[in-house]
Amino acid sequence: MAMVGEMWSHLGSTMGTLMLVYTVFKQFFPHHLQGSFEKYFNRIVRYAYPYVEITFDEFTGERMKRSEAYFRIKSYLSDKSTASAKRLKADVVKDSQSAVLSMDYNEEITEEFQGVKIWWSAKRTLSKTPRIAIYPADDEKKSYKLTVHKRHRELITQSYISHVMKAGKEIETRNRQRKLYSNNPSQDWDGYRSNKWSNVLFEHPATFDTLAMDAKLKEEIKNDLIKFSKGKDYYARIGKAWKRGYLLYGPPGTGKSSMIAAMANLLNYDVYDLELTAVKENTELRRLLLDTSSKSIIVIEDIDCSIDLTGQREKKTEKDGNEDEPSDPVTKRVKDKKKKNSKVTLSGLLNCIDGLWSSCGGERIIVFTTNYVEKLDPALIRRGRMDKHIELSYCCFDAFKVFAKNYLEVDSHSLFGEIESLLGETNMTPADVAENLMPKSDYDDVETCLKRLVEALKDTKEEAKKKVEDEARLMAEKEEEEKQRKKPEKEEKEQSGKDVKEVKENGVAKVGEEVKEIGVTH
Ligand SMILES: Nc1ncnc2c1ncn2[C@@H]1O[C@H](COP(=O)(O)OP(=O)(O)OP(=O)(O)O)[C@@H](O)[C@H]1O
Ligand SMILES: [Mg+2]
Repeated sequence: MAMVGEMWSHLGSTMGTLMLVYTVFKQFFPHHLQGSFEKYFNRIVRYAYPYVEITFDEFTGERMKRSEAYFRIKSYLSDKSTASAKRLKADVVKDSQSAVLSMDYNEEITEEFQGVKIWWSAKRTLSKTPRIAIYPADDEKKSYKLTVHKRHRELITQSYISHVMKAGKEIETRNRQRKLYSNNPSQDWDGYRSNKWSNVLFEHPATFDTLAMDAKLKEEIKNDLIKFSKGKDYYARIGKAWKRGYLLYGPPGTGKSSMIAAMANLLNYDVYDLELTAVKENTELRRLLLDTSSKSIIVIEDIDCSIDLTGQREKKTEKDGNEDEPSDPVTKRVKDKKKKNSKVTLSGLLNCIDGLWSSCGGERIIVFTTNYVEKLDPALIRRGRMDKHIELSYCCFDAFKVFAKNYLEVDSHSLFGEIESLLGETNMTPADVAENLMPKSDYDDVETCLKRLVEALKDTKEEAKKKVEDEARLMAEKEEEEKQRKKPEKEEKEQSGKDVKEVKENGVAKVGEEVKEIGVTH
């Protein structure tokens, strides 16, 4: 603070003198010359003012994008200001335990870098128009200002700023609170501000260790993700945007959402859960995607029912009678209404995805999930857009072993053999296997849980067998019905065929007879 005082007293005396000169002399100039006087006076001020000021705004590029530099400085200064500033803001609560502090607006702190004094101040310009709102106004601006004596300009621009950026990034990583974002409806957006997304702390406990699936496939996915996260230089070298697309498909309850959480936990990324039905049009989608940060996973769940993405294909199935259309009229109405509200098109989504990768920083993963991969338009899932297609299917023995280890803490048991062969013969989702293995009371031991699973597997097997038999019976009945329906028709046809033949044959005979008769008469 002593240094700040020193600077301000020095500045104060210089500027005070200059302002006095300005006020006194300006009145001696005729009105039409006052403009020129002001211009030259400003030049003198600039010459006399011995400091350089550099401002870092929160938003860049017509306020479309948040400035990374601003947030790095924020982290850097939060570390410094915790020790020296008198007024602090508590921004985020880390692990719900401790507050992350940063310097308050209009507060200044000072530091020394290689023997040079540097002053930092945080500034917020409030909206000029009075308003009552939850979100800050669009014309509110936040910035950090660095002030240093101009003889140190080179040191600052060449070394100090990169030092701040590097240290800020390290602090950011250390204090990073992973978040789960969901998009707000556009009527709640406020200009280009940050309220396009709401967020909560991301605390999903799923990891690749808890994910039950084929061990080889799991290892492959993990390696792929780690390679991607370390691939900055690689992607730059091959001239590709630093992004990767995953398509997760499979029946409900096979672990698609759990895998997304495991991905985020493995890479320490944020998750943006994009609800497409709440996005009205393509431009909105673009703005939403531009407002995501790097080190993030953008998720579009159930892409097949999010929006009319399938275009031609869906129209075709509708004509043919779409089997997946909900039969319940209420559900159908809600689904139709959501689709009608959204004008996001398949090509809009594709352009956004492709544009996103090139127009903003990298390190983004996009994940689509679906229960019906065959319903998706090939353009949406072609390689390059969705780089990896992962099928999550019914529980296999590998997956069961993960559950047994995690839920019951066993690696082997006499029932494992039976379970393995039953799993090979039945389709049970991992969600159902997990549910059966979970102890239901304090008295449930390993044996009880495994036996319950065996029983459930047998039941499922039996149900499946019965279903196949019922279907076969139904089919046979239908065929028989069809046969019966066609039988009279056939008989009728056969009969009428016979009659025609007879008529033809009789007709010829009669004519012959007639001829004969005529012949006889003659
Ligand atoms: N492969 C798995 N590994 C571990 N747990 C699983 C797995 N699959 C399902 N589960 C369990 O079942 C629950 C439902 O799984 P999840 O939500 O991941 O399925 P999903 O494939 O996303 O289903 P949906 O298609 O309905 O969205 C999870 O809470 C998890 O506990
Ligand atoms: Mg899911």
